[in-house]
Amino acid sequence: MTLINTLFRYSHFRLTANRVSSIAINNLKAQHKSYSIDLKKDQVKMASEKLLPQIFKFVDQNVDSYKKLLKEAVAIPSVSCDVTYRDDCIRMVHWMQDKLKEVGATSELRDVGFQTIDGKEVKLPPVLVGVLGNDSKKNTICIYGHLDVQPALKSDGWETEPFELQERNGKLYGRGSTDDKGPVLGWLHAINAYKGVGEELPVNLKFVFECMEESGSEGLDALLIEQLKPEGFFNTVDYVCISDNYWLGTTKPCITYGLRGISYYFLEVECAKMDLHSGVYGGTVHEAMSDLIYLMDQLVDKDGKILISGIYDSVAPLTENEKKLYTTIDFDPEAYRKSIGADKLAQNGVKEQLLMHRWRYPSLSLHGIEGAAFQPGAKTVIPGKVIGKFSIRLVPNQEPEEIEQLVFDYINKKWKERGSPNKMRITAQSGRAWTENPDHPHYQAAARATKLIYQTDPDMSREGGSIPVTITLQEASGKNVLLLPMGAGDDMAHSQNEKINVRNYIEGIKLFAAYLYEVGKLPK
Ligand SMILES: NCC(=O)N[C@@H](Cc1c[nH]cn1)C(=O)O
Ligand SMILES: [Zn+2]
Ligand SMILES: [Zn+2]
Repeated sequence: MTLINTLFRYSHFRLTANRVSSIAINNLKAQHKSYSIDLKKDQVKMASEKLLPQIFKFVDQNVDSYKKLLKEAVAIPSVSCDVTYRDDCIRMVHWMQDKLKEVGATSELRDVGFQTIDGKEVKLPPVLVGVLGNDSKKNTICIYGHLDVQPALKSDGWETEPFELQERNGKLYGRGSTDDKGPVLGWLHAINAYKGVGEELPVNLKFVFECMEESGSEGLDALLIEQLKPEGFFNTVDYVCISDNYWLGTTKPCITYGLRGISYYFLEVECAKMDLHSGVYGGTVHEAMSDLIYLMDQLVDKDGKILISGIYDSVAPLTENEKKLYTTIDFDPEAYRKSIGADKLAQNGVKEQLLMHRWRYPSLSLHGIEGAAFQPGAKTVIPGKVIGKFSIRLVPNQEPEEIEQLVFDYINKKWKERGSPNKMRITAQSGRAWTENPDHPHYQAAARATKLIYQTDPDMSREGGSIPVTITLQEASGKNVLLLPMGAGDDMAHSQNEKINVRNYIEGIKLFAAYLYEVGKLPK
């Protein structure tokens, strides 16, 4: 058996040409003109109390153009996990570069090398890095976002075409609407709104937009580690902000200070060099699918307890202080249960336990089987080779290398017990969990901005999902990293009928503008 431990680290990249940028987003030009006509060069800075209301008004006046731009972005099927969409991923990055240019940012495309798929080298989409403003008196925020999406087919159960943004009942449906094209465009619109009211940005911005996040951010770690060094592109960064997660529920805003990591496994079993007619060959071969189902059934019990020996050993112990945090979080298990259409939740539906099992304990999910006859109809083959896919969400103190070894050892042991003559192989890709200090002034600034928009204090939340690059940004920059979600907890990212509420999109743009303003006020 071959064990390939493919951690998210790739080192091939080179610099590409600098692209100089200009004016604002095309479809907002008309509004810009009407604002800029009245502006004088020596105009005094708009009083701060007046600035944000002006910006909010500008945002409300431009809702249609924000929807239009999101429709354009969603129409590019930038699915990163399927190489047949690789050109669309590259097109998506170029599209975004044009948009950055239109808001006045300078940007570059960075080559991050190749990805190996089935022994073949496939070019990775370039990473887009950009800069807007270079005033040494202002704080600099690094904004990260991703332009790739999960796969989606209408036949998966979507009500409308996934790559055609559709508005229904105040919701914008489409793949990537909330994860992560809506939030990424939100930053552009917030910047544009400052320009629209003729006001300077209160901060400098550095951007990093990638198109491989949903596939482990291949190539990005090496680039960021290099560029966060003293002589690197991101050397001036004071704060890092990412909008790529969701509120916990549907009404209360959140600011997020933790993510689980992920360890993703491909478990392959091969019994024949091709698929076989089950009537002709059934009873004469040791079937790969039976072996795979056997192995996959050894991983987790019906209550979600992971059966891999030693997997819980390194999980950070729960302190009394942490325990108390879960009691004050606004989370309604019954509404959550109903929103996903489940008959009964795990953890007996107890709020605190549910939150802990989403945020601070590992979970193991079985995702699917490649090579299985999953299409409708009574196909009667014995698949020759099947690849089972499962992942473990990692939590603080669980190191990917340690977890991968435990999984490999456990699968090997179970394979031996099975005594199958077939070929088995397991490979993994992993990224660590991340947590941040939510008492930092950066979080307080984001909380003030949130309260201004939503008239309520946000919950400080953690998130069960993973954004592999977050910990790299934190460790390589040494700066405070904050997650500022735009979408609601029922947006169904990765699922059928992904959406973003018009309200979240529009108020989110205002939130981003207010956040830039608040961080602009933090001492340099
Ligand atoms: N919005 C973040 C997100 O959805 N991240 C993915 C990352 C991923 C996918 N495959 C491997 N990593 C997630 O599933 O959490
Ligand atoms: Zn995302
Ligand atoms: Zn995602």
